[in-house]
Amino acid sequence: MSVPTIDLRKAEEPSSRGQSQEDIRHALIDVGFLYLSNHGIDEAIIQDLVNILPDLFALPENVKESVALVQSPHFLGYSKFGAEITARVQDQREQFELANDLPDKRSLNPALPLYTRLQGPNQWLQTDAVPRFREIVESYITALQDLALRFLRVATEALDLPPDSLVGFTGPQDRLKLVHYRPSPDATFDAQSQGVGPHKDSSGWMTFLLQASDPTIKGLQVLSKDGAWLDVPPVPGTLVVNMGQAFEVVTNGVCKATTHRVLLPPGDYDRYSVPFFQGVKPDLTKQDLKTLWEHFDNKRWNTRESEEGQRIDSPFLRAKYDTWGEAQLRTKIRSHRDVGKRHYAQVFEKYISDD
Ligand SMILES: O=C(O)CCC(=O)C(=O)O
Ligand SMILES: [Fe+2]
Repeated sequence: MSVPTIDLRKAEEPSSRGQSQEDIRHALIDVGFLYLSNHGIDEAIIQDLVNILPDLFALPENVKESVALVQSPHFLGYSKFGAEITARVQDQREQFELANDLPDKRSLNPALPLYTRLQGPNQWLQTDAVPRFREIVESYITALQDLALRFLRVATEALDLPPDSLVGFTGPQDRLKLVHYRPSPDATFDAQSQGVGPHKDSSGWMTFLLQASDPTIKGLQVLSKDGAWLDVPPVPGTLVVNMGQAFEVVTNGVCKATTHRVLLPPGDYDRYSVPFFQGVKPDLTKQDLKTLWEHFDNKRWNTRESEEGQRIDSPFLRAKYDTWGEAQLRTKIRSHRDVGKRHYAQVFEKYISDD
């Protein structure tokens, strides 16, 4: 099985929409990943972002650490090389997490649910070493917000729903990561190093990934429904789209969140990538989704998933939490325990020990 390519322009055009919808449905239900071509994002917006990544990550460690993630109750900031662990193995990457800037409403109004505190402003680097950094990131986020909504409409329609059925559940904060990978020096072809371990994206509806390195630099892989790992190499002019856990929830398990990983072949090279996670309304409850679940139950579409994929934690589905926001806060605290301890001491133990 290969990863399909969806031409967004064709998918939006009345004359070609029917065939595109079939292809999108196949991509979402049977594969989990697709390449999106003809997405219409201004080439300069993408190129500006791609061009600054090597300079950004080459900044001295103390400059990057000046915006460390641990300082932010909103989980926005820099995580140094090797700070993350996925599936019990250390990831060989460093990253900046950013979002569309929002005020920290929870600090002004403590009556709001605690998970509201996930939303807030970015930490911006106080250096001119990467010219126009903020402007470039903000332009890219704005372009991706627009694209994500366009694609969500097309995908919703491909699943036989009115195109705007899910739009009201999006926002208000979409997240962007700037990621830098380097294989560990002792990697071999038999033991490649883990860029990021097998996971399902927890932060949003759909993820739009820009593989921001030369097409010869591979690494991204998707877990097929039969349990085989397939390469998803960079294809110039496309973004890779996959589904996050909210999409699995809203479709009642018909469109499984995509299990994926990055494995780094040995060598002396850098890999850069930029995933954008389309935000989910934090007060979304399972109750809000009941009518949609009936729609999907009646469809009898394929809901197969490999065993390895089924083993990945999906707390919102497992009925534990009423709101998406609370499930999201738990996930964030569990993956960044230093942030959890510093900013969420009142719930830290509860979320860490509730498997
Ligand atoms: O770097 C990539 O290609 C994928 C990154 C990813 O899956 C993630 O950060 O969630
Ligand atoms: Fe991911």
